[in-house]
Amino acid sequence: MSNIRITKSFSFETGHALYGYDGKCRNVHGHSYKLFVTVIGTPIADTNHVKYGMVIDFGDLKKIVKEEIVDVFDHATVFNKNTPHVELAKELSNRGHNVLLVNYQPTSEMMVIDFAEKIKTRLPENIQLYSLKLQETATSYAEWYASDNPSTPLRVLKTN
Ligand SMILES: Nc1nc2c(c(=O)[nH]1)N=C([C@H](O)[C@H](O)COP(=O)(O)OP(=O)(O)OP(=O)(O)O)CN2
Ligand SMILES: [Zn+2]
Repeated sequence: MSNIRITKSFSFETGHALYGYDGKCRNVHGHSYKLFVTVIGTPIADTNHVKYGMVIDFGDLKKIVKEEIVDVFDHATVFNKNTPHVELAKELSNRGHNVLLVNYQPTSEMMVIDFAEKIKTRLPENIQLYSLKLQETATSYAEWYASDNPSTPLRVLKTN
């Protein structure tokens, strides 16, 4: 059976600020993020299986990404908790705002790394996360590829 990649896209609105950055994005601002999630596997061959012909039900993929990413990040403002922004975050949170503290600078690159780790832990064993594309603006995006990031380093086996 062939390996097939399938992709589902998501969108969410998130605020952030890049602490210490030397441009306008050091200010608190927001983006309409688009996330493209691509997984790879072989379509289920069992004709009696309810998911016959599917790598993974798009609905099941949606549930995972919604729970891990969209529902968490949508209409939240993300701050790096390792910077003085943590004070602003605490103040906003105390005033009832939806604030998310992360342990990284919330650039598209770092967010897509975080998302990959979160999604990977939820996928069934026979399905691999192939790639993620996180689009921050109409002209800017970051991509994560499993092939660029082998998680288990190959062991060199000694033959003698
Ligand atoms: N490598 C990265 N560079 C920048 C990031 C990032 O996540 N990774 N983020 C920002 C800002 O948060 C914001 O996204 C601005 O991005 P930019 O593409 O520069 O936005 P513009 O509106 O200026 O884009 P134009 O389409 O060129 O007008 C900054 N850099
Ligand atoms: Zn930004």
